[in-house]
Amino acid sequence: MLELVNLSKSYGGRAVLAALSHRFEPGEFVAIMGESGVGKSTLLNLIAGLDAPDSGEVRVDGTPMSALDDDAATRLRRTRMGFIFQAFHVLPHLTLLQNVALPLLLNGRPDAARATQMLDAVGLGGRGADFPRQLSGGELQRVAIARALVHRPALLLADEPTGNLDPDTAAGILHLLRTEIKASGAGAIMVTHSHAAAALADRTFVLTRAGLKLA
Ligand SMILES: Nc1ncnc2c1ncn2[C@@H]1O[C@H](COP(=O)(O)OP(=O)(O)OP(=O)(O)O)[C@@H](O)[C@H]1O
Repeated sequence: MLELVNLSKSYGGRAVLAALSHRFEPGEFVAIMGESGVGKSTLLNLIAGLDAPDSGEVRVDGTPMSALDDDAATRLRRTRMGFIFQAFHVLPHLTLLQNVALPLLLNGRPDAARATQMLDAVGLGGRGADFPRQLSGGELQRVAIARALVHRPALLLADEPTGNLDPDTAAGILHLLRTEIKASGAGAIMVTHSHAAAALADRTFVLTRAGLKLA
């Protein structure tokens, strides 16, 4: 479903990604590891359409993202993708339940029971009426995970999804993540420095200057 074709990206004249090509298998849970600064988050941002490549393209279901206008790209992201990014903070003026329910609402499929189920699944059952300011960093991360999965996206993009969590909670959350994507047949791309996290993926790739290589 997801294909990278000759993707290049430079910052300030310095090449971060150079003619990167890769095809992700549908329904595959992939971990991407690699040295700090090699371009893992940059790659995820390009896939998510949060940043544009200098050249090359990201194809989703055969369609180049660059061929979509803003509305169509937003619709594709909203319906087909889920995001767990450090920068995608939960919305402070919404309750936890409202935050988790938001993707369903935006997709015209409000479902409070499903949102409640996801909050329960990340260990925050009973706290749906709380506001984000009442939560720890790790708890907020769990809200972000529930929100990313609630609408059963076809593709989950996750940047260090368990970075703020203690090892036991991280393991529980990663199992949940795996269970959810496998139950819905979704693919997932997870950037991580954690070997324990990568061990839960179907395959692990290492990003180097030469591209994505199987670990
Ligand atoms: N918006 C930006 N402007 C300028 N340089 C950037 C920008 N985003 C990333 N970079 C640079 O691109 C390189 C790759 O950054 P990126 O965050 O993708 O690395 P990473 O592999 O995710 O690193 P880490 O494992 O430390 O999170 C870094 O040298 C970074 O400084």
